[in-house]
Order: sequence, then C-alpha cells, then structure tokens
Amino acid sequence: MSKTRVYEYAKKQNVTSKEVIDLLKTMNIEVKNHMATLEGEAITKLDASYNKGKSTAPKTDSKNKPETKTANRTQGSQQQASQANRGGQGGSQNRGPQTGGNRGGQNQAANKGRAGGQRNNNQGNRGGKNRNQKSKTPYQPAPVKQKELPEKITFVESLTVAELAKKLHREPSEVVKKLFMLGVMATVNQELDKDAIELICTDYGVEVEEEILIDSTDLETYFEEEQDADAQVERPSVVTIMGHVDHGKTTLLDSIRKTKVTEGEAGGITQHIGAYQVEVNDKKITFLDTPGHAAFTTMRARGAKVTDITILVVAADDGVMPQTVEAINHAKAAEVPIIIAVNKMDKPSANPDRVMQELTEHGLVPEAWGGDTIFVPVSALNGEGIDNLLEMILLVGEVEEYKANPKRRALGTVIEAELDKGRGSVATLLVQDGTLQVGDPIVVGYTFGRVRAMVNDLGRRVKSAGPSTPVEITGLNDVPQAGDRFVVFEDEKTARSIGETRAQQALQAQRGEKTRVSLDNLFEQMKQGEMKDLNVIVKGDVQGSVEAVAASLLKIAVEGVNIKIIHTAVGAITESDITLAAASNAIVIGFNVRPDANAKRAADAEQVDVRLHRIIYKVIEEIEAAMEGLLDPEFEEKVIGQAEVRQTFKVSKVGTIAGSYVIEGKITRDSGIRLLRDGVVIFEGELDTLKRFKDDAKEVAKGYECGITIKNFNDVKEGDIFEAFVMEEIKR
Ligand SMILES: Nc1nc2c(ncn2[C@@H]2O[C@H](COP(=O)(O)OP(=O)(O)OP(=O)(O)O)[C@@H](O)[C@H]2O)c(=O)[nH]1
Repeated sequence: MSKTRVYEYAKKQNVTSKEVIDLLKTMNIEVKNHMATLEGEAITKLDASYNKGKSTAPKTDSKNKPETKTANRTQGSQQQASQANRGGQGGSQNRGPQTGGNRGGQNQAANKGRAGGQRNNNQGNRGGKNRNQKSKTPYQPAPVKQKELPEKITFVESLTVAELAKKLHREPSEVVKKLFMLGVMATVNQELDKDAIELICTDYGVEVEEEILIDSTDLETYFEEEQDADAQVERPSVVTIMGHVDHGKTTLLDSIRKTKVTEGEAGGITQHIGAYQVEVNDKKITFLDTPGHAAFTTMRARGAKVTDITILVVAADDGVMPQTVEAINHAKAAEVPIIIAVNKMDKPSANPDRVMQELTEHGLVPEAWGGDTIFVPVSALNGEGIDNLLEMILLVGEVEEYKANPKRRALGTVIEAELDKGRGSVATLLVQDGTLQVGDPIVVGYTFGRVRAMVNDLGRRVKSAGPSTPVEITGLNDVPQAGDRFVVFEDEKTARSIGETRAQQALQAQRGEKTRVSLDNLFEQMKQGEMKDLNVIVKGDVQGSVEAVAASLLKIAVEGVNIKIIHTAVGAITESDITLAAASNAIVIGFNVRPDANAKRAADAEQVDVRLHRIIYKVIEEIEAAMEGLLDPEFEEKVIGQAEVRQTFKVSKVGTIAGSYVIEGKITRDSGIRLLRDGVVIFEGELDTLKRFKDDAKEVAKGYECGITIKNFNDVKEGDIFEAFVMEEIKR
C-alpha cells in the first residue's frame, strides 16, 4: 500500500497534523512529527476513523465529506482497487468496446501464452487467473502459423507499437487491435509508455522488464552497484590517524611503518606516497599517512568514504585537548569506529587514567569501565604497545567484516596527486574494490587516461593492485584532486567519453554550485523531505556561552526538525570547522567569535552558512524563524471544474476508466477529485490518471473529452459528476 507523510494525510482530511498525530496516539501508533511517514496499516486505521467520524456528522452541502453509506463503500473498494492498480495502468481512452468482447480477446491471448509453455511470470499469472475467472467466452484456437512468442522482452523508456510488435514476433496490426480492445487508440508509429507495454505483454503472457538507464558519467553509481555476495572476500582495513598537535601522530605512523613494513620486504625503500601497508599475523592493514583530520574531512567533504577505522592519538601526559575533541566529532560524523592510542606512556608524567576519564566525557568509555571503546597504551617513541594496537585494528576489522571483490574492475579514491616535471600527472590511488591493472582505461575525477605505470608504497613497480592497496600511478591526462573517485572501464573509448563528459559537467557545475543547507533555504529543503536533521556547529568565546547556546538550540521544538549539534568548541571559527560543516551539511553558529581569514575564504568557497551573534535569544530567534516555514501551512479549497461521466469501462489491470466530458472549468492532473451522484458525494480522493486519448494530460479544459481513473476507487457510473478541486495555501 502507498506511503504518505502525516502532513500530507492531514491535508487530505482537511485537519491539522496535530490532530492526526493525536489520533494516532490513541491508536498506539507513535509518530515523531508531521514529517513522519505513515505505512499502509496506519493509513487504513486513520481512514476508518475519519470515515466513521464523517458518518456521524450531520449531512452538509456537497463540499463536505461523504455520508455513511459511501464511506463504507470507499473502504470496501479500496482493496479491490489497489489490486487492480497494482501492475500500473494502461492508456485509458474511453473508446473501448463492450467489456465482454474485451475479455474474450484477453482470454484468447492468455490461453495462447500458456500453451506456449510455462513462461508466465507473476504478472502473467495474476492476469491469467483473473481472466479465467471472469471470462465466459469459450476458448478460440490461435492462428496456426504464427511465430512463437518470446519468453521475455525488455525495453528502455518506451517503444513504438511497431517496435513492440517486432519484439513480440507479431504483426503491428495485431498489437494495434489488441490495444484497441484494451481501450487504447494507437497508430503503428505511436510511442507506448511503460504501462501500455506492460498491459500488452501481460495480455500475451510475456514477461516484460524495463531497463533503467543509469547515468554512466556519475562515478558514484559504480560504487553503489550491488555486488555478488559470493564474490566478496576479506580486505585489509583502511586506517587514519588523528589527534591533537604534538601528541605523536607522525611518530606513531613512522614507528608502525619501520617495525612492520620492512619485515619480509628486506631492502624495500619506503617511499612516501600518502599511504602504506603493513602485515600483521599474515593480514594486511592500510594506513593513510596524511595525519590529521583535515585530510580526512576534506575527503569526506568531497563525498569519498575512505577510512574504515580511526586511531585517535592522545598523549598520556597532556590529555584531551581541543583538536582531540574535534577529531572525535569528525570521526563520529563519518560514523567510523575509533580506537584510542594513549601515547607517550614512556613518560614519567604519563597519566592514562586521566585520558580515559576525559574521553568518557565525550562518550568514549573504555571496556574496563563498561563501555565499548578500545584503549591501547603505547609509546610511539620506543615501540611499546604497537603490536597490541595493530592487533586491535585487526580485531575491529574482523568484527566489521570489510569486504571487496578482487575480480571486478577497480574503483576507489585519490589520496594525493601532483604534477611531476618528468612523469606528468602522478596520483596515489587507494583501490577500494576490484583490482587495478597496468594498462587499465580509467576515469579519475574529471580526468581520464590509461594506467601507464604503477608503483607501490615500497617504491616497487607492480602490475596489479587489489582491494585496500595504495598505489601511485602515471598516465592520466590531467591532475585530479585528493578525494576524487576513480573507476576503471572496459575500454579506452568509454573512459575517454565519460572523462570528457565529466570535465564538461564540472565546468557547468562551477557555474551553478549545488545548494548547501543555509537558514535561508532550510524550509525548502525540509519541505522537499531532503532533511530531517539540522546539523549545527557552535563556536563561542567561552565554554559557558557555548554550552548555553547549545542547550537553548536543543530546546527549540519545531515539528519535523531535529537540531543535531555535531561539534562545539571555544575559539574562533576555523577552516577545519568549515570543512566539517561542508562534509556534514551543517551550519556554523559563532557566538562572540568570528571566522578567521582562512575560514572565511573556505566558507565562501564551500558555501557554508555562518551566523554570527552576540545575544543568545537572537540565535534562537533566527533559527526558529527559519524553521517557521515548516509549520503546517493552512489550506483553502477551490473548485476548478466539473466533468460528466459519459461512458465507463473496466480494464482488468487498470480498474474502471471513466470516459468523461469536461462541462465546467478544467480538470488538472494534480487536482483533488470528488465524485457526485445525484448531488451526493460518493467519493473524495485523488486522480490517478488523466488522459487525452492515450496520452497523459496535465489538464483538460471545458468542452473536451478525457479518460479519468481515480486512486483506490472504481465504482464510477455513467452520469456521475467529477468535481475537481485544488487546495490553495493561505499565507499567514
Ligand atoms: N616520550 C615520547 N615522546 C613522543 C612519543 N611520541 C611522540 N613523541 C614526541 O612528541 C613530539 C611530537 O610528535 P609528532 O609525532 O610530531 O606529533 P604529531 O601529532 O604528528 O604533531 P603534528 O604533526 O604537529 O600535529 C615529538 O617531539 C616526538 O618525538 C612517545 O611515545 N614518547
């Protein structure tokens, strides 16, 4: 059954969202707010309740709701209608012949289909059953000499009658005839939409599938492709190290590399390519060795999820510092597991308990204290505890089960890239899935090429690189950017054409940047259902004011909006705050602080909304005002036209099509519809299809004929009147 949001439902019933929410409460159905989605069952219950309500209400003019009798009928027919509607609908021109003849044709086809073997899919079966039950026309043998029907046909977007006929191994004239029987007037060269194609195929008992064309230039789609679970094998975890200045990130990365990389790789010269791999207990771990969350979040801001696990380095002699907190919030925002490395344990002043205590305040509770965060005491300087840390990484990797398919064409993300005088464009790529081979045609960000040479983190030339492996490649036309995606294609021609198209798109995109959330467009984005949370970063002059602003923000209660504070800190607004905001689609609130020059530039470039205030209630007022638009708008009904039903006919999959004549005003596709019989409202609901001949129509004006079907309602009779209305918003 269909889904609808609370406010949409409320609008339909002409009541407030709150009323609906309260009613749901009495039914023990909890919904958060007016944006919540209602499932079939809830809708059914609500419908029942509202229709009951109406039955007891005194009968009023035609503007009002149906009376008891009709309310019941509405209910009863809903199932029936949704059944009929399930497979979509065909064209609905009201020139179809008598229903009897119609069914006879279908029956014949259905039998034919079955005679041709067990090729009926679900749809075919369903259709076939229906026809068998209803049909009283005797079976007529099919013409003998016809070619056999195919088992299945596919199409993209639409087909002309001639194309469809060819696919079905039938004469176009036969298909035209059949369409006519089904109430669709079409010529041989006419395009048939999906519904009409399905209608015909179901009738023939031929399976049909629409091939959806994906946008091949959107690299993201290749990352989202569904993968064969059987082909998935374990892959190394990809780890990023973060932490406060001087807490030992670089030392830790060096120490891990020194102790592990050269083992079994004697003579290998480690080379800085932005990432490296180590081997522990016969398993590999990949480290991104651009420490710090700047790189981490920059990548995420560009849409790339690269890191599987974050190591948060906290110096035991210094404890949790501002950038520690920032790193935590970055990792949390990216939903990446965190392992704590309590560093500098060799120092006499080391106080690991204090680190644990302080991190607990940020939701990172050690296992020893009943939490689930792994803490590993280490000394990056003398190597103590490093093995333990690496084992913990393997453990988390095992639990999270990171997998990839080494057999597919490679895809992944750019870690670093630069222009080398001798070698041209040089890029370090992290292969995230598949295996990258020398010679592969590749698209990287907005550039493309062929992998000319590959060098691994030990400076060795390699021919292939599997999942989670970092490699440096040459052979690209241009220099990509860190965080860009790469995808390997089957041939160079495809890679070139996709690369070139993407370069063009990038140019165009620069002109019309995509919209980030700002208080100005907040309402619009929420209305379109694009946002449920408003992410906020709060920076302030002193801890007290930051806390006060955050607390007041959380108290804002506006239906449908959830304020989520993803980061708070004392100090000026920095570039790092802006990158986090951009990556998390957040707004930044500065209380008695300003952005520094870099942050200002970044905010402009990334179009992050930064709001500066000096008085708390102004902050709250501003946010509330932005959300105000989210309150339920009030609506007023306006009747826009009337149509008279001149003829009705039933089509098994579609339901009842009402061939109608517009006698007043106009009927529009998106108008509400009310069915009047002898001046009494029989049904009120939504239009399902509005057609002129076989084409969907946006609106049909006075003096024209049209075919109308109503959602979930089939009991239409000749002489009934459709009243079309729209709800107009009343400005507050
Ligand atoms: N005693 C001791 N000193 C350490 C340890 N780890 C790092 N250090 C020292 O701490 C200082 C900072 O270490 P780095 O590795 O540069 O710290 P970082 O976090 O990379 O610093 P930034 O790159 O500036 O953010 C250096 O002087 C290191 O020698 C440790 O385990 N024990």
